[in-house]
Amino acid sequence: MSPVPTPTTIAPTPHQSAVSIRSGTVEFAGGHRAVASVDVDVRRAERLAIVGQSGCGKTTLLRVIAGLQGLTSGDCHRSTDSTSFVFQQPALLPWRRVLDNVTLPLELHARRRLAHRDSGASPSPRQLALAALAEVELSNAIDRFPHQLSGGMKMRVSIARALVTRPDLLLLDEPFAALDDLLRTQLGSLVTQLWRVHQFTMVLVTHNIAEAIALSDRICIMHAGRIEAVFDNPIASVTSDVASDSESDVRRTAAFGEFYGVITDRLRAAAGP
Ligand SMILES: Nc1ncnc2c1ncn2[C@@H]1O[C@H](COP(=O)(O)OP(=O)(O)OP(=O)(O)O)[C@@H](O)[C@H]1O
Repeated sequence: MSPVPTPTTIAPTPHQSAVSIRSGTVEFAGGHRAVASVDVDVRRAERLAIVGQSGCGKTTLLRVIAGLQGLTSGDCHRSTDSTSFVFQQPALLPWRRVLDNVTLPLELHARRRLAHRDSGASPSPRQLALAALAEVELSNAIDRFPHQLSGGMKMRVSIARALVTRPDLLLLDEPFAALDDLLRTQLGSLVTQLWRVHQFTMVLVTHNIAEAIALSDRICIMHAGRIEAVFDNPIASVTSDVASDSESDVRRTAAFGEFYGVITDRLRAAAGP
């Protein structure tokens, strides 16, 4: 007799979405609805930015997308379980050198990797980590400990650690909020460069509208747990194709300013008088 099929956590998704949420609601103790009947699709290989006032539910929605937060009601389908997170705090292990911080997820996923890869020819965790660190331009710092790094370097390690497993889905929660403007722009350009190469699906939560415009294909505006509006980013093709040194020029263009106005007006309207 053949075995009875068991349900998996990964269901087929409509429209080839990486993540699809229908009527998604998250209610915390006391009845507070952090996410209220949300419908959203995150398309494969797109960059979706989520903006909105503090407390409107952005992080909770991101955690739902990641599979870290269950829904009280509604459905969430994810086409992959290969997900990495980048937080505002790089959260590096202080007793591990840079290289060993980046090999860590591979060590944790070793069993799964062994099950999926061909024997013999696959690169070692050290080789994968070295490649990831080269991509974030930290090849010369692999033997340092976290306390020997600047804030920007720590964030680069955090990005390398997130991407070393080659995730399908990269989730970023205010990743650069603690950094100065110049560093923030440089790291944003680095993420764009990595996205161009690896074509992961990306969801970015940020309070910074300019950053949302510079790093997204679509912008989702949240208010009080709801999605108020989703805008296609009219200058995504420009921002996704510029080197970091010319990004400040793009930010000064009329098209950038115009879209910035559209998003801020909509945020103001959502917040009310
Ligand atoms: N585990 C929890 N238990 C109870 N309430 C929570 C929990 N997590 C979040 N909340 C509440 O849900 C609401 C949405 O929180 P969330 O962190 O998603 O908002 P946010 O938009 O990301 O805010 P911020 O921009 O300040 O980070 C807030 O009112 C918050 O206090």
